Amino acid sequence: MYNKQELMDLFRERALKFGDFTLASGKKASYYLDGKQVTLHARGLSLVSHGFLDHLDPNIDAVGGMSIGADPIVAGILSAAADKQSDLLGFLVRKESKGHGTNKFVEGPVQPGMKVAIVEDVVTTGGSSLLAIERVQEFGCEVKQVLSIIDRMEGGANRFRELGFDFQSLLTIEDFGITPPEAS
Ligand SMILES: O=P(O)(O)OC[C@H]1O[C@H](OP(=O)(O)OP(=O)(O)O)[C@H](O)[C@@H]1O
Ligand SMILES: O=C(O)c1cc(=O)[nH]c(=O)[nH]1
Repeated sequence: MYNKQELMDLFRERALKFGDFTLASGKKASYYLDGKQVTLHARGLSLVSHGFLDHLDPNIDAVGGMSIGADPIVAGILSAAADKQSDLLGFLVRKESKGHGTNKFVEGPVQPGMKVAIVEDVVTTGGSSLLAIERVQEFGCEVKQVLSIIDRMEGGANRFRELGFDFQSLLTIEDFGITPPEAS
């Protein structure tokens, strides 16, 4: 079951690093959350998966997100959903096309017309999830929700909400006593 304090403790112990970092958006930061230290940890993935399932709209047919951050999360949610007799589906969105085989950006049993939720480990500007959303919409799915483990509170949440997506995060950077910069 989901336990916010336990998830926070795991992030603080394993994933939160201080230093000079360049982020996916090109922004500079004095801290970094290495989400995979938690999503590739048995208890961490279980907490995240149950937390996301608690927030998942019951009308959602499939969950997916941008590789590779979303990959373990999608698998964890499906495994937790199976324990509840759910027939939820998953998908992965490639950052780059493979250039061979089916050449698809969206992998998995999801079908055009399905209602989907995008999952993320960390949202900063939201750019990575927005690219995943664009690719899933081009494929023909209806994106209803965006769920993230942590919101760094640097603009992503506002972008999702302005575009009409229901955005929720399990944690924000304020849970770690860090004050976000002015969201751009
Ligand atoms: O909200 P944004 O400004 O887009 O930043 C957050 C993104 O950055 C990280 O991915 P990264 O690009 O490091 O790739 P990875 O998951 O493949 O490691 C993270 O997993 C998010 O996808
Ligand atoms: O913005 C990012 O690229 C980013 C920030 C962060 O704290 N963790 C992460 O995986 N990506």
